[in-house]
Amino acid sequence: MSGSKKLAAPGLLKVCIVGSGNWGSAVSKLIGANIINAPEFDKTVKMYVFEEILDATFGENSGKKLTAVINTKHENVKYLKGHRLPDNIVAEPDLVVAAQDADYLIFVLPHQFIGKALDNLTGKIKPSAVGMSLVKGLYNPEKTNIRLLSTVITDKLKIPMGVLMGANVANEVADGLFCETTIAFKELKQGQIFKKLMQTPDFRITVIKDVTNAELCGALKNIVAFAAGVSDGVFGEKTNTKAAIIRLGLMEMMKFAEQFFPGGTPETFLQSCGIGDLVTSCFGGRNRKVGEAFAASPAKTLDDLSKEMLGGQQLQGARTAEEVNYFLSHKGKEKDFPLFTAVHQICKKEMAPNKLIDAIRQHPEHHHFRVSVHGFNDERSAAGKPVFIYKNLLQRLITTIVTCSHLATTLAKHLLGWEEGILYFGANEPLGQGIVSLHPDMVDAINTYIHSDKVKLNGPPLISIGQAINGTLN
Ligand SMILES: NC(=O)c1ccc[n+]([C@@H]2O[C@H](COP(=O)([O-])OP(=O)(O)OC[C@H]3O[C@@H](n4cnc5c(N)ncnc54)[C@H](O)[C@@H]3O)[C@@H](O)[C@H]2O)c1
Ligand SMILES: O=P(O)(O)OC[C@H](O)CO
Repeated sequence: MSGSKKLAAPGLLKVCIVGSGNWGSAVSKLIGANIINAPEFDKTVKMYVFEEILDATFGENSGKKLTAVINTKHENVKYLKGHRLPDNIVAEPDLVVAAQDADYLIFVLPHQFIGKALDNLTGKIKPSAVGMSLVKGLYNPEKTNIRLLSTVITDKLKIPMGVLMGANVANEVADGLFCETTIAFKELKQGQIFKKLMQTPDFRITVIKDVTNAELCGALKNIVAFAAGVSDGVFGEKTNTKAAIIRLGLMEMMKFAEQFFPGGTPETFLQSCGIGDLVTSCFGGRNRKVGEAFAASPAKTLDDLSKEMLGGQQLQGARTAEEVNYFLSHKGKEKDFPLFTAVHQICKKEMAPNKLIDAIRQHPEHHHFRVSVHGFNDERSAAGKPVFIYKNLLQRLITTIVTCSHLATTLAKHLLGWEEGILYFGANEPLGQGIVSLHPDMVDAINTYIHSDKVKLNGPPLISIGQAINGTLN
């Protein structure tokens, strides 16, 4: 097919893939094949390719443009070698030409290139377009704030956005190995359309609404995967330490989401985009691989190793650790996230890799219980108005986020002496649920209190407080 010269069928929905690296190319295999059987879609899928001339290492293709090779040989010889891309995937080096008539835009560039791509696309795409981001990263050019890329894309291009995040090492997906993934879209119907474009018997997609936590999972796990690689580099094949790093990393991911992006659902961390992606990345990803090499080769820089090991692919974890660190240091919160902070310091060579464990030995997670409060049936939670309590109490309580009203309010008043610091925020889930981080001293008192006859609830809540309580109160 002679690529962009082919005329598109009128009236059919068009898809554009913005990006053609390792993941964009793997995803183009799924979309190119599925779209053939989707009658409402144009069969030609344009894929924006950042143009490059292939060097001498590419043998018979050396000196050729990457787009020309993709459009004639149907292989991305640089970023997904050995896989035939469907004939209906058409490489296009001009971003605006690729995207301007698309109804569905799939963003899959390394996150550092998104800002420039958006500048080029602003005002040039269909106003009715819908987008989905597969980009795992955050946006922090100002260094003081941090934003979700999907939000930035919506703000700049004025289109609704969802995300696809999951345990998806691109080469394994391209090989057709079974895996799961998560699409998150506030409008579930939109998520279902992208699911139709991408799901196969071996690429199983769950559609959820919680874009915020899904996207945070995808971005933050890259920091944890780098730390897992450092553990491999320092301790070799041993797994207990790595398991601790993964668990503490997960806890920091959840805490980061709760504190700075409230409103997501904790269950999202149990989806493929959460624990699934964390596991595959900490064992099989590029961040892990480079983290291991970095720990084992102190003389080399991250740039040296990325160039040597990734063949032009881009490392995301170190950059995300830096972006998150700018934000945490601006907020004075680095100490609350010792693993994220240590990864940044290691990447900057401000900390030796073998000091990683010293940085997390006294992790806040070892001093505080997490409390989940589910399903309170009182007037405010039933009305879909969770309560948000956020207060530092007597220097004992680290952070409290309870998206549940009755018990939270009562506990705050009777046990903790709070009369203030209770804020309300908008409708979230029909029943409140959330996580509280408590000092262990508090747990016994709370346990006693909620089992006493002082607690009068007008519904059957399920309460679990760390290891102290796990049962149903009536
Ligand atoms: N590779 C994976 O296994 C995988 C899986 C899931 C998600 N992701 C995420 O998908 C996103 C894209 O990753 P990837 O693996 O496809 O990319 P990659 O690491 O293969 O990066 C290379 C891509 O960057 C492009 N590029 C280089 N310089 C550029 C520039 N100046 N402007 C625009 N593009 C430029 C290259 O042309 C190439 O397409 C990342 O956020 C990544 O975390 C990757
Ligand atoms: O190779 P990584 O470390 O960029 O991770 C790839 C994917 O995100 C795994 O899901």
